Amino acid sequence: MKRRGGPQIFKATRHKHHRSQKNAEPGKDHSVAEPETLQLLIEGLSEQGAGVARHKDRPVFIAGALPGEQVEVKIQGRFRRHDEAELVSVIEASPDRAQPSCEYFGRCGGCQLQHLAEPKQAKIKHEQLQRRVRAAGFDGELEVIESPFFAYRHRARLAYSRGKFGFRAANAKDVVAIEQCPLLSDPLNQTIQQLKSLISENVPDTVSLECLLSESVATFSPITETPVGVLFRVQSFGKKGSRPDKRWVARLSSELPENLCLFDIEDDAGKSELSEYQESAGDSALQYQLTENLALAFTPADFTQVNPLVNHAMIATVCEWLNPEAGETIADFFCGLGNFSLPIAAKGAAVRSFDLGADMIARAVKQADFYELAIDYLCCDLFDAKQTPSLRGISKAVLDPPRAGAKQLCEEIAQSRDLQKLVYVSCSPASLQRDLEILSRGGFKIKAVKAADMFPQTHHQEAMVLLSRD
Ligand SMILES: C[S@@+](CC[C@H](N)C(=O)[O-])C[C@H]1O[C@@H](n2cnc3c(N)ncnc32)[C@H](O)[C@@H]1O
Repeated sequence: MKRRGGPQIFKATRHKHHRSQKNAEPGKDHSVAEPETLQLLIEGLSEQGAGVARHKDRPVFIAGALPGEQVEVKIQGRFRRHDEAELVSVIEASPDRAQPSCEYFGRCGGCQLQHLAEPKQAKIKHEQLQRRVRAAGFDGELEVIESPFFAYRHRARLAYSRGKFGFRAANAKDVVAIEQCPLLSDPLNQTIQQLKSLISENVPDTVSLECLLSESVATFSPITETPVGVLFRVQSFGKKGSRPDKRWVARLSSELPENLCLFDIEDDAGKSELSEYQESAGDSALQYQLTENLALAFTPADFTQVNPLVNHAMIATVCEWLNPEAGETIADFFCGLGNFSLPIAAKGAAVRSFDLGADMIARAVKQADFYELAIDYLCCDLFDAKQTPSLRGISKAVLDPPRAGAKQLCEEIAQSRDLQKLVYVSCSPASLQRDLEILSRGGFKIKAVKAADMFPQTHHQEAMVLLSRD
């Protein structure tokens, strides 16, 4: 993977200003008619990776600005509790400002932190996590699971729109055409090169596609060729009558290079255009090695942990912290394909696992049967109080919810008598703090916290927290 080296420069990458989706009030125009130009001092970095300054006692978020910098900005959006501004220039740069390695940085929606020196990125994220867990009552030191800063991802979600193939821009509407991405493994970058010309030659530029790519993870096994799986979804954005045209679907599927495994071409309701082809691709063409003896069979549509190296350390941590033993029952909430369930069950405990994804649960059941492991998988909505499973007889649990967290489930766990030990795996510091506060009201104490550097160069965070009642 080529990276541009050279000395650091102190020039800001121009980040396009993107209006906050989260705090937007429906029907309200938050834009500023005549944007004011200001000079501001950046005081911190938000959990979304924007510089934070204060103006007239209101926080101002500025993408591309770094703590300690004096910057010129234009206020572009006014929200109830904050303003958002576009970075015009950096007047005095931070010594931590770095040359972004990727030419698409600032336009592509994937990375937010390439302009910040790598050790400092990790340090700031750890401090943000430390503040969250301290607010929830933990005053110990964080441990860290480290990751390489590049080439760490085994899967990617690309898009094709108006003839461009690449990643969604930060505004999520446009597509930024790319040649390669420094966060992806080499086989995924080679696949992008192969698909780029194939798609542009065969798919009309009036069609919008989502393209999911996944590479097998063969860390502990001697697989020499790592297959890459591809799944296309036609996106109609609510337009009627935009079913894929059989002619380009046939061309795309027949001309796909042999080293790639085509899982499907679907319409945006998930209906297959290639049912016979999907069968021949098979459910187990992709394998994600979890430990030396266990692997998941998966498809590009499944949730898998994007950074295998960090995931392997997380699995080891879950097993070490929960210390599963024969005779006990351990729950795996938000289990996906059984990333934690399989290694826990392999240690001898009975496992009860829960997830909303019916397809993933079906594949997880097959995999547990293949290894003859005692795992009960159940498909349920853990955000719905009526579907919360009984916690009776469960002494330990791991929960790994999506960004929204697990408020409903944590309220149930806080009231349960049997559950004594928990590992909470989180990808959102804000919902983690809220849920830890609920659990601490239920008598749980935080015993250890690990920051898992799962997503370098981006604002995303992953954390692991061990809680117990003793
Ligand atoms: C962060 S992933 C973790 C998956 C798994 N633990 C792993 O390590 O691969 C979150 C999982 O939560 C599941 N999920 C999302 N919303 C859910 C809900 N309301 N109820 C149950 N599961 C849900 C998703 O299907 C996904 O598998």
